[in-house]
Amino acid sequence: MSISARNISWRIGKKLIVDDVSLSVSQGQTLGLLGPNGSGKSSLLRILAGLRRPDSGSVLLDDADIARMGKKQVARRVAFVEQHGATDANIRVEDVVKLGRTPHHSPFSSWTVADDRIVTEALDRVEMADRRSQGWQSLSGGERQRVHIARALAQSPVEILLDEPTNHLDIHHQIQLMRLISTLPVTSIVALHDLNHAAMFCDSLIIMQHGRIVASGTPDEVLTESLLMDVFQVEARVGVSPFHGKKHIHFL
Ligand SMILES: Nc1ncnc2c1ncn2[C@@H]1O[C@H](COP(=O)(O)OP(=O)(O)OP(=O)(O)O)[C@@H](O)[C@H]1O
Repeated sequence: MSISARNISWRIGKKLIVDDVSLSVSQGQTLGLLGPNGSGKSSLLRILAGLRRPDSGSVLLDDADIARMGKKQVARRVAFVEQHGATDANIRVEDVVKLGRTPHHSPFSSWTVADDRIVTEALDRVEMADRRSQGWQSLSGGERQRVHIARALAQSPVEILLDEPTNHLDIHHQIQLMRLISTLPVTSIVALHDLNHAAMFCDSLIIMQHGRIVASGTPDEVLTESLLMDVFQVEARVGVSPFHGKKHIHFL
């Protein structure tokens, strides 16, 4: 397995935020993390990224426990695009993306042609190459989000974790990004609210509720009318799209 979690629990005070979560994702697969607001998706992603220590359980990258790895060692293979990622002011787009190369450099190594190529490729992938010299402050919300994703791609990660990455994006860039995530040869875990995007672009899904996993499997197995009512309290009809052959949810 590329990344796995074994019996992760994390609490704040007496409140259990992540409750005995186990998961595993194979190399190159895309796992969608779904669940109502406050169900623990972001908290779990921060633990999987090594930014937060769980109270119990472990996160493994291949067979190595993330708790025993150095920050830089983790950053060389795990990229994390947070929901409200911050970036310093007065910096150009390409400088933001260049920051993604930091874990691959030592204080004595110099910037290479290969680094340049990786940065340009990352900007290309999110359709921001023509904005590389623009100031960060002048970007729109969706453009900033795409630049943060380019920075994560420039990290050349083995695993990429994304917390609601399509927030702020127009529909063209939502679809383009989800397609990119699902086709990259990188293991992806993505927290999402759009159930139809989850059905179209994820290989497998985990549904969280009150910090626990209440369903997991392929989108076909998981996205049922009864689950949508039980977990999200919405009435829906679930069919198969005649256009792309994946499940499609109609909300009533
Ligand atoms: N540092 C914290 N202090 C107190 N409560 C916290 C903290 N971090 C998370 N929580 C609580 O833990 C629960 C899970 O939050 P989390 O952000 O993980 O949910 P989520 O599933 O990502 O939600 P959303 O879909 O709204 O982004 C929420 O009730 C939240 O208020």
